[in-house]
Amino acid sequence: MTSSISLQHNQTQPVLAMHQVSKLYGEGSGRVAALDEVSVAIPRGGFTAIMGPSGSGKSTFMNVAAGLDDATSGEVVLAGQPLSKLGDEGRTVLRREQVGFVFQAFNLVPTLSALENILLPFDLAGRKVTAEQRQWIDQLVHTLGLAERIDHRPSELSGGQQQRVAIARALASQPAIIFADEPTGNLDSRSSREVLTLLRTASREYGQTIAMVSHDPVAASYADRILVIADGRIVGDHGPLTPQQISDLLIGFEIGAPA
Ligand SMILES: Nc1ncnc2c1ncn2[C@@H]1O[C@H](COP(=O)(O)OP(=O)(O)OP(=O)(O)O)[C@@H](O)[C@H]1O
Repeated sequence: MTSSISLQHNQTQPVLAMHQVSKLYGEGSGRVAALDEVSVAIPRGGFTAIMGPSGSGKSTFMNVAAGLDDATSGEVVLAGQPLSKLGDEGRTVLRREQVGFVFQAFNLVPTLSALENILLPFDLAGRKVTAEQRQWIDQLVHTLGLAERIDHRPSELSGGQQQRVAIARALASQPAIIFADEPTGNLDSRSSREVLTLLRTASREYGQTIAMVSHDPVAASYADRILVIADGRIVGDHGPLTPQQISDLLIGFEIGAPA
């Protein structure tokens, strides 16, 4: 894939910076630190996999990083904005404008066509699609192999096609970061490979920043950075690894097996 359209974001500061972020649930002896003083920076354009055993804090990490949930202490700076300084509405606007999401369950609107689903974020934000954006979306649709399915509803598409629509929707507005939560969890191995290749291409060729939560060493091997979370802490920060290397790395944390 090649793109004549470059992503327009501040090139120097990290897309996501977390400074000693903790998230506590419960009270007294039932208190759980789902995140425990996490500090990490995610630079522009990287494809980061976040791995860890069940209950280690991966979902909490994503929810707090995306401003869906409040940190108990510490600061999250997303696309240059400290989240603690924003109210609910400010965060909603920030997410709408700067964040894309891809979920395991695709989360497409069943009554809308593939194209309408891709354009939905623009409709929800009350934004008109510019000629340049339309060109970018057409390119995405073509590259993702969706051109002939663009008027189909999700129920008329395979799982892999639905996830490609969800990825096109996330990429369409060229957000500062895409959070992908087990994006291949519902896909067979061939569709998984296609989806992971698309995410890697989006990062390498479009400079799209992606943070992906996954249990799967094969999925994580497509990333160029692997963060390992255990008990709410980042216990590993690695460059690209093979699936075997990732499995070996995770044995001590009892992951790498199906969730
Ligand atoms: N709303 C909540 N109230 C209380 N405890 C919570 C809440 N959400 C998460 N936790 C606890 O925080 C810890 C981290 O949970 P989290 O869902 O982030 O883990 P995870 O790594 O995403 O797990 P999984 O892989 O099973 O989805 C767990 O001990 C969990 O029980």
